[in-house]
Amino acid sequence: MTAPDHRPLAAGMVRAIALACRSAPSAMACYLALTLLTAAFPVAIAWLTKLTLDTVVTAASVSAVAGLVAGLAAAGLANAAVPYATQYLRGEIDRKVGLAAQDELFTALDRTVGVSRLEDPAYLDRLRLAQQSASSPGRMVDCVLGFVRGLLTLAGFVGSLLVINAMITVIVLAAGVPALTMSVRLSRLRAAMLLSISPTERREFFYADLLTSVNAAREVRLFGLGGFLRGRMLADRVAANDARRRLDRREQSVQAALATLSAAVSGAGLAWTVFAAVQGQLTVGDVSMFVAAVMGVQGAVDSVVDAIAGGHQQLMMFGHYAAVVDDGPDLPTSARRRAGTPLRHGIELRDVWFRYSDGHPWVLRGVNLFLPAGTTLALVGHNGSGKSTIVKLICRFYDPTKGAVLWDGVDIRDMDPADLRERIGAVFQDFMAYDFSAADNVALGDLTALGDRDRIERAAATAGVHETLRGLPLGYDTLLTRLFFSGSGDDDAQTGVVLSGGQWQRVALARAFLRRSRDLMILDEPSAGLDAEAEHDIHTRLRMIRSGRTSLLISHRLGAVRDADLIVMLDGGAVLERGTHDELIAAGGTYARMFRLQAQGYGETAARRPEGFPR
Ligand SMILES: Nc1ncnc2c1ncn2[C@@H]1O[C@H](COP(=O)(O)OP(=O)(O)OP(=O)(O)O)[C@@H](O)[C@H]1O
Repeated sequence: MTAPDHRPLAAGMVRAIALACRSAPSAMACYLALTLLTAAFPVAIAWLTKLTLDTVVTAASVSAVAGLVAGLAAAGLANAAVPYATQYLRGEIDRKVGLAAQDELFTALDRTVGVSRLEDPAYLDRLRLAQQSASSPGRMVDCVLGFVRGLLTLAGFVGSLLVINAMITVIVLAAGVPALTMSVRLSRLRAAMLLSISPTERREFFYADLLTSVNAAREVRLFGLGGFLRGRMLADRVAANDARRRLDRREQSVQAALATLSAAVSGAGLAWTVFAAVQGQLTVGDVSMFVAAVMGVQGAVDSVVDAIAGGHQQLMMFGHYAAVVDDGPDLPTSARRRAGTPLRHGIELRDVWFRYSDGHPWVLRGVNLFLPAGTTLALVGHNGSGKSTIVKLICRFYDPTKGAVLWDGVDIRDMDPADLRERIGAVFQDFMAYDFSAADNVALGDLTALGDRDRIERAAATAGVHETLRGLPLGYDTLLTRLFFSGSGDDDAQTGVVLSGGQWQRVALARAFLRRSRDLMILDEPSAGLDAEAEHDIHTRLRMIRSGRTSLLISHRLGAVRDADLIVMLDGGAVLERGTHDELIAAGGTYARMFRLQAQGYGETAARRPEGFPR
């Protein structure tokens, strides 16, 4: 059997303490000084008590007794006051370390190039634990200093006990060893248990989220899903509780056994000391010293055990934090990174094969496409045929499994991702509705526009939403959310407003229009939520914006893509047809059939029962 490798734990501890020292140096120095002071208090008080009793019994001078009593009072006062200062310092360290750790964690997360990590359940578990353990360094400081304090107090009392009787010293110390080993083992089990119930807790949060989300509320109410979701949420809570309960039971029985052992040891030791005092081998002061030392040693052993066990648990948690912070790049970075250049030639997908992970089916199968600069390419095809996936590859949210995406002939893996994205404007199919003001919702498309009301309003006007936003209770400063409800009443403009789906869609378009001068404009279903008139209006605007620019347009409304320079029909992740609208219609293939179907309207086909529709 090989000995466990404690090096990662030791390195983790050094790193956590270093983080604490870096972020709160003066609080750490004061905390350390007070810790050393408090370690001496119990021993000093025990000795002063012993000496006072012995002086009283031997009827020595009143001034000697008064001096000792004054010393006892001073030590007692200091002992009472120090914990409050320590508590304040502890809070200060926690606040500063928490801030630094959160900054480090989210900076690391921001370095992630792609999005696939956020789709990996194991990574999400780790991330949640990492967020929870951002306060670990502060707790680790507590554990290390608790350990040091315990050891110092222990050394003081062991020295004192040795003066009285060596055998008793050994017995009292031996009682601490099982406590130490059991506590370390239990802390390992607790860390493993927390990791194992993580998916269950994540599901529980998911159900709780559904039950409280306004987006889900409509379906939850209409379909009567409340009881069903609550049942699943509670079942997950029960499963997590069971795991916690099993460990609590184990911990409590071990702790009870250890407490019994300690009580037996101190009882036997006390009986022996009193007997020795009666026989005149020890003084009354020795007995009081013994009682204080037994309690002090047990207290110190407890504090060392707690520090080791707690430190161990914090280290395991800190391990998740360190793993996220130290994660290497999620997508390969090229050593010969090229600076992005304005698009001159075009964007090419060269024999691109893609699947979301090894366990997933192929989503793209050998796609070859070329989007010449200054033209519009439209992607059409059935649901799930891979249109949005192509967009994600061009933005480098994922890398192709095989093949390459080229920007003017340069593999985008050789470009700086931030540089690449700087050159792209986009409206995604599942665009964001930010709980910010109307102005900020638009400005997020290009942070240089924050505070530039002219640019924001021009982008909103281009998207046809300017009048709507200007007419809000506080105009562009109105919050487009009720999340930050101030509690001052429903009529209060501060409570924010809720836009309709189509209005949100136009705000998302305005956000993209802020980037209209970028090299590539991606429009993935830009009019999905709009009524027929608004859709026509938006596509007219888009046509004007796209004119002479490079754009990639995805739409199920084939009428909206007919003027694209090239239309590509995808089917099952492969290119089925390509050409201009007229060429595809003339070819009489799938595009032509779908176009005719849409042009005829659904009225004429209503009599025909769709495939798979129950009779
Ligand atoms: N993050 C993901 N992880 C795993 N599979 C995914 C992911 N995103 C999409 N897919 C799968 O990839 C396939 C292609 O999806 P994609 O969104 O590219 O299709 P689409 O043509 O844009 O569809 P739609 O017209 O419905 O928007 C689908 O089968 C989908 O289930």
